[in-house]
This record gives sequence, structure tokens and C-alpha cells, in this order.
Amino acid sequence: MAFRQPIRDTSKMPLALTSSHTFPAVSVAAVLVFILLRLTILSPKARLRAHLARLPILNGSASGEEKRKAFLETAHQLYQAGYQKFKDEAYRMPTSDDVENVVIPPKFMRDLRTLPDSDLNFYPAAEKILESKYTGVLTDLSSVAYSVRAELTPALARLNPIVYDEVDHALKHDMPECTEWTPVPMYMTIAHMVAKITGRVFVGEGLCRSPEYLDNAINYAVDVHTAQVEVKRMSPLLRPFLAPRLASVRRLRRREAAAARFFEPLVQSRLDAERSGDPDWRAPDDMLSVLMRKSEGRGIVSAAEMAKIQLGIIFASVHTTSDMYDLAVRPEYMAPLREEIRGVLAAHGGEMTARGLQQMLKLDSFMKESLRLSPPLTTTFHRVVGRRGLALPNGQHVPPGATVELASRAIVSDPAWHQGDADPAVFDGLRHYRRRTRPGAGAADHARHQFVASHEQSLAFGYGRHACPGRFFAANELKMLLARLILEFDFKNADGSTERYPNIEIGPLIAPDEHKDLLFKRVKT
Ligand code: HEM
Repeated sequence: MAFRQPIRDTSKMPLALTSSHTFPAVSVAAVLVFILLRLTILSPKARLRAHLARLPILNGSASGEEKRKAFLETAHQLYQAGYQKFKDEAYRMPTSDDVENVVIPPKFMRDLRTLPDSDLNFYPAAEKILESKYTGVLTDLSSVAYSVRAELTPALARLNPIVYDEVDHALKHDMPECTEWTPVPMYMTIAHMVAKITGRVFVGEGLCRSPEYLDNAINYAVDVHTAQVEVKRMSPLLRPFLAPRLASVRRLRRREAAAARFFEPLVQSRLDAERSGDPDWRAPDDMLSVLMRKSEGRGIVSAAEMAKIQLGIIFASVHTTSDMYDLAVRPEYMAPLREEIRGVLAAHGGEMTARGLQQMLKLDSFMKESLRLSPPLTTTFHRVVGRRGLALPNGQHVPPGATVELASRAIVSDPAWHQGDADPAVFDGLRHYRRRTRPGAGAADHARHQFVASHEQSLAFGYGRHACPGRFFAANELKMLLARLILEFDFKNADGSTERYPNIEIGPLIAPDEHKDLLFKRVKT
């Protein structure tokens, strides 16, 4: 017998339930309520925000969008204000994202320095800074960090002549003749030279001088920065819809594909040579060989790994441009720097040896001062708190999932660290030189006040177990390049101004203005 539904008297039912669409209508409403709850009080972000609310906040009265705007435009001033206001306690800093960061006071730095990644995770925090979700920059490339630490840094003395050969090549080919004052677009010229020099050590002579490779490497790094800035400017709610459509983001996808096209044949030819059994074949002495060995015979060096290195390159080139902008308006440093560089070269038979580079104390000090006042980031030591949360010695608790950071730029300009020395707000190119050479200074002072130092008062390269492993290589490469530029050229601002070209700052990101030129004139020797 067929089952028949009882006939219902719909006239007595509430209006909403009488429709033939009753069931779907209820479901849709329930789903909407659920989505709303997920987006608000039930979402992990909302829960994190609720836990974070126990910590004090800077600029708490402003609206969400006002805070975002203030952060994008005046992050440095905000961190300075936070530094003054919350000397000894952690506080929340509203950023351009939808959850605040937690700024850790300097007095607890040492307690955090050696915590493992399970408690303070570098990679997700780096992904946030780099907007990896959209830029595609993979940050968990510990193999690159490991290879730089274990293979590149210990080999620096051996690699120096190779690096210097490329510095020489870059200067001869990328700088104009400059017999008269000649405008040079500093940012792109330096980016080109640094990409070439770094490329020589990472991918070898063949590829590093290829105009197509260089063009892709430099523009990749420039596009990462552009995309990063554009995404940070966007409202967090709109990012998933608008960010993938950004022209800079789409260009990045094309550049990744191009990078893979450069590396695949090179990797393949090295693998073929290795497998050929030729007893005379030696793997070239570069980082590509190291990374290939690290990938356990699979011979796969991904575009992403090379991308990571290219980011190191942009940091390095951005910093050299900063040095040049600082020097261009401080000609009084040229004579002492030239004297030092010439003296060291003479003592080392005209060679830029590793020992000689270490003896360029004034140049090292100038570079460190430039990095102190124009670091690539206003804050460093970005880490995401692990599942156990973070208990600070003063009883404050930072919940799991929160991003912590150090107000590094404010810390390194704290007058307390500079007692008895020049005003930390003023550029003093020999500040760190004096600290290394003052009467009674020992080996510890030498180490603490050098460009590559990473400790509680020297934070531009980060801090703790993930502090930049590329800094020793960067220091050598930058010193060689700067030394040659200082010896061979006079330079000044192209627009006739005598003030240092202002940096471009967006949120925590700081970069020299890429549109400014310097005038160069070759020195008669
Ligand atoms: C002046 C130039 C450079 C600056 C200012 C700089 C700065 C930084 C900073 C701030 C960090 C994050 C550290 C932290 O949060 O504790 C970092 C990480 C890193 N840097 Fe650099 N960097 C520079 C050059 C380079 C170069 C040339 C390379 C490659 C040879 C490189 C490779 C890396 C790597 C692989 C990491 C991640 C470390 C890890 O995963 O543990 N950097 N760098």
C-alpha cells in the first residue's frame, strides 16, 4: 500500500511555516546565523581577540579603520609612544591586520631568546609580514637557513675572491663612466649589482650574469615588496577577494614560473653531469650545489627556495642604497673612510681579504649606524605564540596564536643604551667605531658593536635562534661594494638638496625612496 501523508490544515499554521519553501528558509537562516557566529564570537580570531583583551592597548579609543590608517602612516611614532608609555609591560598594538600584535618589553627579551619554535614560531609570523598568502613567498624554508649557516658562512674566507671578482665586474659594467657629474638611479643600479654578486655565489657565473635571470630576480623582489604594501593597505575583510587580483600579485606568479624555467635546465645539467660518472667532473662551488645536495639526491631546487634567497638579496640591496643616501649628504666621512680602506688594502697586498674587511672598522660603524636609523623593519622578532601560551615574568599572559614582536627601532634609539655618547636620534657614523676602540675596549666590545652583531641593543637582523643567517655574507658583500664605490666616486643628491632623502614607510616596512637619483663623478687617481 502506498504511504500517504496526512493532509494538513495550513490555514492554522504560523505564516512563515505555511510556505512551500518552509524547510529551506529555516535552513538558510540557520546557516546565516552560524556563519555570522563563526565570523564573530565563535571564530578563532574572535576568541584570540577576547583573550588578548586582558592586555593593555595603545590607542584603544580610535575606531578599527582609524587605527589601521594610523598604523600604516605612523607606525614608527606609535611604537615610540608605546615604548614610552609601557616601559615594563607587554601591550597590544593595533596593526593593519584584524588582530593586534603584542609588543614585548625589552626587559623580557632574554627570557624569550632561546624558546623553541613550539613556543614561539618564526615561520607563521614571517608569512604574515611577507603576506605570503598572496605573495606566495614560502617562509618555512629551513633548509635555506641551514645551508646559509652551515655552508655559506664558514666558507666566506674561501668565497671572498669570487665575490670580489663579481663586485669588480658589476662596477665595470653597471656604473656609467661618470667623467662628469652623472645622474644614477641608485636603487635599481644597486639592486642590479647586488643581485649579480649574490647570484654568483648562489647560482654560479653562467646564470648570475644572464640579463633575463637578473631582470626576473630583481623584479621578483621588487614585486614582493609592492604586493606586500598593497595587501597591507587593503581592509583585511576584502583581502581574500581583491588581493589575488592585484597586478603585482599576478606578476609574481609569472615571475615564479620564469624562475623555475631558469633553474630547471641548470639543475638538470648538473644532475646529468653527476650521473655521467665522469671522474673529472666537480660540482661548481656555489650554493646551488649545496642546496641540491641537501635535497637528498632528488636534485630539486624549487623556485620557492630561490625566491627566499632573492628576498635576502633585496634586503641587502635596500640596505646598500640606504648607506649611499646617508653618505651622499655627509661628505665629511669620505676622507676618513677612503683613508681607512686604502690603508687596509695596502696592508693586504691590494686584496679584499676576509681579515682586511674585518679591519675596516669605520666603514663597519657607518653601515651599522645607517642600519640602526634606517632598518628594513620598525619591529623585529615576530613570532606566533604556541599552544601553551606565553607566561611573562611579570604575570602577564600572552594567549596561543598571538603574534609577539620587539619594538626594535625604539629600543636601539633608547638614550639609556647611549649614555655618554652622541644623541641617539642624530646620525653619528663613527658611534660604533668609538665603542670598539675606546681605551679598555676588549674582544667583547669589538664583537658587540660590529655591523653583524645581534643582541639586545642590536636588533636589525632579528634576535635569537632565527636571527638572519645571511648577515655575515651580506656584511662582506656590502663592504666590498661600498668600499669600491667610495674609492672610485664622489657622489651627492641629484636634486641639489643637502638633507638625506626620506625613507618610504608603510606600517612596519621601511625602504629608501627608489625614485631618487644620486649624481656621481669619478675620482681622479
Ligand atoms: C642587510 C641585509 C639583510 C638584513 C637587514 C636582513 C634581515 C633579516 C631579518 C630581520 C630576519 C628575521 C630575523 C628574526 O626575526 O629574528 C632575517 C631572516 C633571514 N634572512 Fe636576512 N637580512 C639580510 C640579508 C640576508 C641575506 C643576504 C640572506 C641570504 C644569504 C638572508 C637570509 C635570511 C634567511 C634564510 C632568514 C630566515 C632565518 C630562519 O629561517 O631562521 N638575509 N633577515
